[in-house]
Amino acid sequence: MSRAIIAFGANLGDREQTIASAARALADAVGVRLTAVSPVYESVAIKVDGADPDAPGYLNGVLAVETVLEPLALLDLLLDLEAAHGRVRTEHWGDRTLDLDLIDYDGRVVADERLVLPHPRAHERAFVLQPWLDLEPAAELAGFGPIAALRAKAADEVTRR
Ligand SMILES: Nc1ncnc2c1ncn2[C@@H]1O[C@H](COP(=O)(O)OP(=O)(O)OP(=O)(O)O)[C@@H](O)[C@H]1O
Ligand SMILES: Nc1nc2c(c(=O)[nH]1)N=C(CO)CN2
Repeated sequence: MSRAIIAFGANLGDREQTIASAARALADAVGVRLTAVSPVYESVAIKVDGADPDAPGYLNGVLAVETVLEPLALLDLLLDLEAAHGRVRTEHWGDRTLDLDLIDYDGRVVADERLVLPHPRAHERAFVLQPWLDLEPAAELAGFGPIAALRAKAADEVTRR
């Protein structure tokens, strides 16, 4: 059994309902046990050019799971759940009904063309690090060190709901 951290983000549609539905679907998936759900944070949308206060705001948080799925199978499940919740890919870092990112999988380092672990931008995102810190204060991000130190350096702002 492995343990994984999955980040969720939503800034279109009924964000709470989408997140609740995705968490339920993940909990119901074969080979996955949902072990923890973080507090949810409001955050300003980060676009390619920086924070965009005019874009719809995000709800962000993380889910902890235990799973027998290998990382690529877990990624496929997350992509299926995004699609099932109306995710449409257009603009890079564009607005979305649901984003599910695999942040950490047993501290593994992976550089597959479909999957990079740990998630390549997790180390600088307060909207990922803060909710993860709430669940696992002593966690480390493979290759980057304690998430508490990373959180302290992250520049984006998050507000607990
Ligand atoms: N750790 C990971 N978690 C999720 N997707 C990943 C990961 N590593 C690589 N990918 C790949 O990234 C692709 C594009 O992801 P996506 O469109 O969700 O990016 P994004 O959410 O817009 O940006 P970001 O990756 O910065 O959060 C996915 O199809 C997947 O194959
Ligand atoms: N606040 C916020 N901004 C983002 C987010 C996100 O989850 N929250 N996700 C992005 C691409 O995954 C790009 N920008």
